[in-house]
Amino acid sequence: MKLGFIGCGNMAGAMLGGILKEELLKKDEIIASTSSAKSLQRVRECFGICTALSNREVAEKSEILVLAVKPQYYEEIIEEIRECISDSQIVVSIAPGKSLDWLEERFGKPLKLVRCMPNTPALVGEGITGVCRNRRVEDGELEQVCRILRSCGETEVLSEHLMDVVVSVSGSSPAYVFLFIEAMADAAVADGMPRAQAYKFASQAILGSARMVLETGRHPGELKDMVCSPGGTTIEAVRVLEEKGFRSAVIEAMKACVRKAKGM
Ligand SMILES: NC(=O)C1=CN([C@@H]2O[C@H](COP(=O)(O)OP(=O)(O)OC[C@H]3O[C@@H](n4cnc5c(N)ncnc54)[C@H](OP(=O)(O)O)[C@@H]3O)[C@@H](O)[C@H]2O)C=CC1
Ligand SMILES: O=C(O)[C@@H]1CCC=N1
Repeated sequence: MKLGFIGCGNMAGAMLGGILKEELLKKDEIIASTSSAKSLQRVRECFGICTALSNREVAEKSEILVLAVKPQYYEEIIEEIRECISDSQIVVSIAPGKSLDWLEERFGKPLKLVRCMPNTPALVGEGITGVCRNRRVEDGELEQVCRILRSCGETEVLSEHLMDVVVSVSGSSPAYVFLFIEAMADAAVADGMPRAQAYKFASQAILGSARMVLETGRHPGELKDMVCSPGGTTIEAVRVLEEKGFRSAVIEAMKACVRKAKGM
């Protein structure tokens, strides 16, 4: 097996969506385990990949092994699989707050470790993943992992001290954006627009605005100013957003997110 997942829920499923769509790996080169036969059946039906109820089997068979369980299960999963892992494999953590030192200590032996923070837009190939590695991972091996991650979207290799920030600005941030889409759609519905149409308008506005930032390279403030006609409608909305503390709410929320990640 080229790639294994221990745990196959929301995040592993999103990554699999990207990987299989890009046809980077064949279905029979990927294996996953979960906590029950029922959820494994769902994984087989959804993705057609190989499955095993035994985490040890997945750990033994995978060249690259992704630990895709909730952070609170990391300790017990590592304890369960540590004997079956060798230094010829690459173990990939996607959990917030679990440092490379913490992981090395739990495995208790020399191991190639990659720590990354993906996000669920991976499902549609529009994710972004922050990646760092321990000193045992060679450049070519990191590239192997990044090739897989790139099938889910963008990948940025960065220093480990920024990983908690990555949690806040990309791992968790789709949730804030979905909240924003819901809020905008609720307002449009309140003013008479059918709900499905409201989601379409709100989502496309966010997609288009994000592409403008990425593709023009212009400052977001400048792009905002281009929308705000003097004495117009947009500046009225911006005035109310500032009055209600929109910018500060986002900053405080993301600071809380980073604090939580640091404490995990
Ligand atoms: N969701 C997100 O947006 C993001 C999540 N992450 C990180 O990804 C990791 C997974 O999160 P997420 O996918 O959301 O979580 P989910 O709860 O959706 O999935 C967790 C998976 O782990 C399985 N599992 C639980 N216990 C065991 C066990 N003992 N052995 C094998 N499998 C087990 C579950 O099995 P079952 O299906 O049977 O319950 C499930 O398939 C977390 O560390 C999270 O912090 C990182 C970035 C973004
Ligand atoms: O909420 C969480 O803890 C995980 C990490 C980033 C996104 N979801």
